[in-house]
Amino acid sequence: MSDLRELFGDLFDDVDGILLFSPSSSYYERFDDLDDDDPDVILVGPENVHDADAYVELPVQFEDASDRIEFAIEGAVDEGIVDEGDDLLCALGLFADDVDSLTRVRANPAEGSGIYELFVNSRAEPDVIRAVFDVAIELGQKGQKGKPVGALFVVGDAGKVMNKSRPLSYNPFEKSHVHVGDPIVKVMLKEFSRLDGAFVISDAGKIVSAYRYLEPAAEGVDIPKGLGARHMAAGAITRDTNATAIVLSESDGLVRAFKGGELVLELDPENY
Ligand SMILES: Nc1ncnc2c1ncn2[C@@H]1O[C@H](COP(=O)(O)OP(=O)(O)OP(=O)(O)O)[C@@H](O)[C@H]1O
Ligand SMILES: [Mn+2]
Repeated sequence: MSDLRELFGDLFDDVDGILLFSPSSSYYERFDDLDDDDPDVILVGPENVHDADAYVELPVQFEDASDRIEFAIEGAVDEGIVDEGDDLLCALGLFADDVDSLTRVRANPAEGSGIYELFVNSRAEPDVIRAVFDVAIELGQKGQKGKPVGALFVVGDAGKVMNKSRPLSYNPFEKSHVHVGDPIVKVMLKEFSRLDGAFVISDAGKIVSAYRYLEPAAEGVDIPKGLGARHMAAGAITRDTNATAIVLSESDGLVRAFKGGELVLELDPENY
């Protein structure tokens, strides 16, 4: 019988780093004895439970393994833990809770989506960002009764966002306690997105208002040319406050996210 190490050994050749995704303690301890000239071990997970020196936070349990890996690599490059072009061995649990799979990936941040930046450095909770993102993508895929629809969601730092905006119409969420994670919310947000203005959502995911006209100071906001007032307002409000803005464009159908006055993510809902 062939030696499996020989058959699969090239997976390990010249690896620069090992990403361990949420390993159990016993699995993690196996790596204690690596030498200095062995590749670095980088822990990836919701918390640094093993006090690893090299650690990347995974704020959402991405179902899709490739999403999980891309997120971690983007984070590792962002944090300066791995370099562009490094060959990485990723060990993760695909079917079991503990590690059951290995995959070799080259760190290629040029293809990075900006998703790490969006989740980890946002004020709002990652699950809240994720829920809003899902609504924007679904709205982009289906539109409103088949017609393309635009929408603007401002997430986090809601008090300040409310101070820098004014109502265009009655607020259907006044005195309500609707959370972005609630099952009914997708239907409600889609319905209300037919009308003008922005949705304002708190750090914890409470929908504070619909129909807000944003009035941030726009100077110093550098958004790509060709985008109109909705995107300008989205960019500007994230420079004036600590909010994250997620925008679905009615004209080109793309979903974009802004933070700190800058475009951090752009994706096509059809590819999602
Ligand atoms: N300051 C603002 N606050 C809230 N909503 C706004 C603001 N400015 C524009 N909008 C909303 O954006 C809609 C589209 O405006 P506009 O076409 O200028 O934006 P855009 O960036 O080109 O977006 P789209 O790509 O969806 O067309 C407006 O009808 C309005 O509902
Ligand atoms: Mn437009």
